[in-house]
This record gives sequence, C-alpha cells and structure tokens, in this order.
Amino acid sequence: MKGIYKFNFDNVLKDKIGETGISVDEIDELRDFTNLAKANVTKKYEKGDLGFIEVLNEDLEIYEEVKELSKEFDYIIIIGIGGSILGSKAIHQGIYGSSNTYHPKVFYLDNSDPEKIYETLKAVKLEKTLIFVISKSGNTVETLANYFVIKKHMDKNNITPAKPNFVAITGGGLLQKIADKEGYMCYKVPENVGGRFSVLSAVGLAPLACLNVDIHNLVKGAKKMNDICQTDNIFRNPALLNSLIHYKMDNTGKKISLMMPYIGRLHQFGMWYRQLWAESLGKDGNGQTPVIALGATDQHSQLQLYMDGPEDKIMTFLKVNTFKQDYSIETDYDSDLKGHKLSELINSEQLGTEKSITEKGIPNVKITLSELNEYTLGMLTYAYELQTAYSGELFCINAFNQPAVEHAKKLSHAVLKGSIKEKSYNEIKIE
Ligand SMILES: O=P(O)(O)OC[C@H]1O[C@](O)(CO)[C@@H](O)[C@@H]1O
Repeated sequence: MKGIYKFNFDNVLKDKIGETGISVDEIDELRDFTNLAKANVTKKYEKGDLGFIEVLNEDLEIYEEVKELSKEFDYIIIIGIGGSILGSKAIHQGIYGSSNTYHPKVFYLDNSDPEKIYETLKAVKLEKTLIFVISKSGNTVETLANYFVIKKHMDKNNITPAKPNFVAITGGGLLQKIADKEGYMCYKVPENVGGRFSVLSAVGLAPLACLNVDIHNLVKGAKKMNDICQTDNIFRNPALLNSLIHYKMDNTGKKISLMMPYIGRLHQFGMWYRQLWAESLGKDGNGQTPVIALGATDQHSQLQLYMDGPEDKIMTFLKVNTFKQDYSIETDYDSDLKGHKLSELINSEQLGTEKSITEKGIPNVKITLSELNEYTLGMLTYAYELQTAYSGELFCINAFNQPAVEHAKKLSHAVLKGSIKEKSYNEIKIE
C-alpha cells in the first residue's frame, strides 16, 4: 500500500500573506536553531527517552494473538481516556469512517458518563464482546470506573463468554494488579511512551489489529515519515518545518492552531491532535490552543470568525485527492453544480476557503494525501508526533509531561472522598 504526502507552506510566506508571514531566507537563517532542536530530539531518543520512536521497530507479530481472539466476538468495547483511546478512535475512523457498519462493531467508553455505559450495554451482547481496558498509569478513575461497572454487570447477570473477553493494556497501577489477578491477556505500555504519543504502541495497535486496520502499513507509513525526517534540510523535513512555522506564528500572536480536515474520516484525527498539541505545549504560560473544524461543514458556522475575527490563528488544511466513493451531481435545474462530482465540490470549497483566508493575510499550511489509507495515515500521525517533540525543544519546554492535570485529578479525588465540599454559589435559580 502506498500514498503520497504533500506539505504545502506557500501561504505562510511573506510574499503570499505579507508582513505576518515569514520568508524562505528567515527559515534558512534559523537553520542552527532548528537543527539544535532536531539534535536534542535525537539525543533524547538515543538516551532511550522517546518510546514513540522506538515502537516503530516493534515486532508486530505480538498482536496476532489478540487478533485471533477477536475473531470469536461480534463487538469490541474500548475503555480508556485521553491518549489511551483517542489514537484508536482517530485511526479507526480514518480508515473506516464513523458508520460502525463493519464487523466487529466498536464502542468507546471514554468518559464517566453513566448514560454512555447504558447506551453501550443496550447496543452490544456482552457475551460476544471483546473489551479492551487501556490505561498507561493503570489508575485513571474514569477508566477503572467504567471497567468496574461493566465487570459487575457481567457478574450480576452471569454473562460468561465462551472465551476470556477482557484485554488489559497498561504500564502498571491498579489495572495491572487486576489483570494479574483475573488472568487477563495483557499488553505492556512502555514507561518511555507518553500517553498522547502511544497510538503506534500496543495502546493503539492491539485494538486496531482487531478492528481490521492494517497495522503493518500504518507503521510502514510512520517509518517512511521517520526516514524522511532524518534530513537536516528543513525544506525537506515536513515535521521540522511545520514545527518552526507554528513556533514563529505563535511568537507573532497566532495563539490558535486551527486544523480543518476536508474529509469526515479525519475529524477524530483532529481530536487526537488536540490532546497532543495542547497537553504537550500548554505549559509555563506557553501554548497554542488547538481547534478542530470540519470542512466544508464549518465554513457555515465558523468561517465568519476565522475571516473577520481576531487575527490569532494559523490554519492547517488536511485534504485528500481521492475519496473511497464519489457521486456525480446530476440535475435538470440550472446550477453550477451540474456535471461535477461531490469530490470536486468539497475540494473546490477547500481551495476557495484557503484563497480567501490567504487574501486576508491569515497564515495557513496544507497537507494533501493522495488517498487516506493506513500508509498515509501512519505518515500523518507520526509527522505530528515528531513535530510536537521538535516544538517542545523550540519552546524550551518538556513536551512529555502534564503536571497541571495531576493537580486537578487530586482535587477530584478529594471531592469524591468528601474532603472538599461544594460551597454554596452566588447563583440564579429558576424554578
Ligand atoms: O493512560 P492513562 O494513564 O489512563 O491516562 C489517560 C490520560 O490522562 C492523562 O494522563 C491526563 O490526565 C493523559 O496524559 C493521558 O493520555
């Protein structure tokens, strides 16, 4: 399986968008700065700190066992949150869309919302459901709570599948203890693989292998991108170049990184990017807020703001040249649409939007995939992981921890235990 990945950066250059842009010379003059960032990432990798790069060389045969097991089941439930589930959702939707009409049907429990469990239990037959419980720390309350509720429901209703139907993917904590005691099939999350960087580790590959995603081509695409990004020539290194572009734009007040795919199958990819970019770079007062919009749909809800609101955005268009299906627009009425295909319409809307925001001087880059398959999606996913690692170096921050989140978790635990009470608020009460 092959595919072409094009990274177009015309529309961040001064000669296209004026003074808010950067020039090729400026990029070239920053060669020492960007190569130092790249060298630091290489150093971290050589020190064994960057598991998201190491996993590219993992033996994928280890997923044959769970893939075989999954053939006994008609449904898959993935229990996780953040990087433990967003990657699988992004890749699965990227390949199969969101129709869930394929076998096995997949359901995601990624919140502590009781109604979501209720709806999921109504949709599946648990005796025919393979359940992944995924948590790198093994202690995330939402994930454990969902597991406990499902497990209790099975025990209470004497639901005993023909084969063991729980698979744990974890780095330790309580989930590891549960997996050991219950004898669950278990895949390890290596310590040096950060949660939001874990989609190409067992966290993503084990469930995706069971969802008929070609994980070999997914990793092949990622490895291709890794090979491409070995070069110090920034004009041939899309991850490094996009990292510098976003760094420079951040410094000129573009505090929002807006990603706008023009294909529905990349919307969840945007949600994965949202965590990767926000949780990696949102530290010490730094950070570009990632926002996801879907083209062409959100031209009709957000574009007015993007065009005429604050000039605080750098936009990234994602598009494909070939869709899996296409339709001709045929009508007897007098319309410009006549004789065109829907793919031509959506891509003309992308180009029209791109040209209009470029005329407004709003910086934007475009990533074009010849088609959206496991190979090109592997390239895209890995490009953003590497770009984020480079960006941590450019911003001089640790892109691999999330200290601020830990505090909120402690307070939530304290509320749950009753040691923090909800105080009365000034409020408007409407009976
Ligand atoms: O995989 P775990 O340990 O359950 O964590 C889930 C998510 O929660 C976070 O730790 C933030 O709370 C993310 O970094 C992580 O992806």
